[in-house]
Amino acid sequence: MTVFDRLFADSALSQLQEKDARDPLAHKRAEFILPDGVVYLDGNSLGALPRRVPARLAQVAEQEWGAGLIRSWTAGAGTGQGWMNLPDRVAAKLAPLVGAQPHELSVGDSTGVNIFKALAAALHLAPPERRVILTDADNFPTDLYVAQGLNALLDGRYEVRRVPGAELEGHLTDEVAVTLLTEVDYRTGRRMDLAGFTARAHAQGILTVWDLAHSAGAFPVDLNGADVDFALGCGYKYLNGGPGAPAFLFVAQRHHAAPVFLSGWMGHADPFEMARDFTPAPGARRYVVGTPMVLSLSALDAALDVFADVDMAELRAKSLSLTDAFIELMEPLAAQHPLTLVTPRAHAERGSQVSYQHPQARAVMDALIGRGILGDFRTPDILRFGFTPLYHSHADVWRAVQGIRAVLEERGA
Ligand SMILES: Cc1ncc(COP(=O)(O)O)c(C=O)c1O
Ligand SMILES: Nc1c(O)cccc1C(=O)C[C@H](N)C(=O)O
Repeated sequence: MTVFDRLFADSALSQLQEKDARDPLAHKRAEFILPDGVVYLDGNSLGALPRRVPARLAQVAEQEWGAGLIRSWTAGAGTGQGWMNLPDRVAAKLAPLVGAQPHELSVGDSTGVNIFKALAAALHLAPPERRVILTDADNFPTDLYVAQGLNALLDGRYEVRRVPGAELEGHLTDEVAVTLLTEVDYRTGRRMDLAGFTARAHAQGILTVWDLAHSAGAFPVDLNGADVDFALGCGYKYLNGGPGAPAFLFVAQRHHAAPVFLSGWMGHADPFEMARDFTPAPGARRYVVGTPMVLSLSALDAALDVFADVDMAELRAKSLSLTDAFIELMEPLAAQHPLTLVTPRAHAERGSQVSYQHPQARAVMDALIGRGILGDFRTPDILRFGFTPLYHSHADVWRAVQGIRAVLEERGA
């Protein structure tokens, strides 16, 4: 680095530190346990550990499980605080983050399983003459696989039509039964216009299923404001619920009468009646299939408390400030190295990640991880950096870019 470069870098750092000094969310960093010497840019794959989670897990294991044993299923039931109600309690905490009413959310199972539940219900509600499930050719694999598997179960009645993102609008025709789309692309970080697209789909009589894996907890989501039909998302990314955390499913109230195709006893109105026929519980609770995953639901429940005092508009503003700063600091590197920004610069089209194409992306990311800059490589050539406004500072952005610069220069990449 030349003397001029050094002076420039120092002034860039002090400007970023000034932003940190004015950051209304700066105090949230102390609510997470993060290792020293690491810049963690992978909260879009696995959120960091909230400080309050280990104590909650210990309490659930030692007291509720160890001492309470089977009694813990019903202990506190009268006040809605038993294990049985845990999915509903988590739903209530999640509801304001995604613009849902608590009884429109069901929490449990993986994201993929919830895609199945939502897509099956949506296809049932769609007019039978419509035979297309419209999806993005670059959608996350599990979304595509579940659509293919469900269609096979339905004897191939549908065409799973995969089209490039830019062409989706042109495919909103009266052939389409349901759209299955991810709001923020996991590779590029491109954010779709969820409300506008939903309105245009509805205008053509099409039902919408949205995957919010890279949206929930990353910025404010307003499912009811956008009149969405069904949605689902991960608990372990920006919601910080821990590895394999339960996912969530949103079913708009107007669709609650639809049949449930993955119906289990925990979605029954009275599970211990042990009835022979399925009578659904009120609201989206009917989509809970089996025994609540108490340990992982408890971790997610505690993790969601981190959001209790967070203004989601402030969270979004900080996310954009972090990603703007990153893109700006990366500009000189992109001019000298074969880095191509694939994340949109327009705020409305950006999630909370920034991605670049690089011909040696896998090796570059391995080297970055070796230096404690933890991002992701995604096939075929993507370097992906996720920003989490709850625990990142603008100084972290600066440290990350210094690490990227060092790796690219060392490797001549
Ligand atoms: C868009 C999207 N959908 C779904 C998933 C994952 O689904 P599951 O939780 O079932 O593994 C991911 C990431 O793993 C994802 O990025
Ligand atoms: N779900 C994951 C897992 O079980 C292991 C490793 C990574 C993940 C991920 O979440 C990947 C992620 N959805 C992505 O956007 O690439």
